[in-house]
Amino acid sequence: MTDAPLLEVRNLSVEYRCGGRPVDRLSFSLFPSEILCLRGRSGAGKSTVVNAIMGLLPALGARAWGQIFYRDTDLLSCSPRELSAVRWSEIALVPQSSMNSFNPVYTLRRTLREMLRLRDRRISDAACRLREEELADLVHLDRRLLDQYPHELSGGMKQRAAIALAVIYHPRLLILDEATTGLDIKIQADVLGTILQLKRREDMTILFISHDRELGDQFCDRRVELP
Ligand SMILES: Nc1ncnc2c1ncn2[C@@H]1O[C@H](COP(=O)(O)OP(=O)(O)OP(=O)(O)O)[C@@H](O)[C@H]1O
Repeated sequence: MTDAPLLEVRNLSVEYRCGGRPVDRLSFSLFPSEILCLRGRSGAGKSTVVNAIMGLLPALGARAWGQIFYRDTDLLSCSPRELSAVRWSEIALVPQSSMNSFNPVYTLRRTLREMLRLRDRRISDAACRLREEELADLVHLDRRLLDQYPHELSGGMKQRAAIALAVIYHPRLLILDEATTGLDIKIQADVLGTILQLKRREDMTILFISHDRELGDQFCDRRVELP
């Protein structure tokens, strides 16, 4: 591969306030258009690495050393303003538990619309509607489900909705943290198929976090193992 990495983690170590150091001098690179699996047993530090990339460690009371380059920006040393320019616009996350992505008293459409208005306060209702429906189509979610509440959606539908929310601003890098864990095999395969189509269509790079070796091998181009 001749391209420069899109994401490069160099000697990353993370320590929580209570003293645990789940990540110790981790290095890996992720190249444009690649699907890289970050694999490890439960508690190996996978979500900690995700939180470091997303700039969420300070809020969790954790400290990090090393560097995480997204293109030329070191995410560990950039300002909150620089970080917010990258987070969600360039790097987006489908979190481990998709339930956390949604306000339980909002319909899916309202959640998407608030995100659209956060980016552009003057966006028209018609333009919002168009983008909401486009997002539903992108993740193969029936458009009628846009007007449902999270508790009315099945696990697979919720995962699709969480993916729609993550790609709302056309990120270059999508992080999927155990995004299909807990779904039955058939639904898992459907959701992974949708992710692959979406990746091609939007030309995204994927960091796929999983504890499942077989799934990682099937779905990803390369694998990095956490000790
Ligand atoms: N907010 C926190 N405060 C203190 N320790 C934490 C915190 N979050 C995680 N840890 C600890 O860091 C270690 C790694 O946790 P992490 O969630 O990153 O692992 P993981 O590989 O994602 O696990 P899983 O697959 O079970 O989600 C664990 O020992 C965990 O207890």
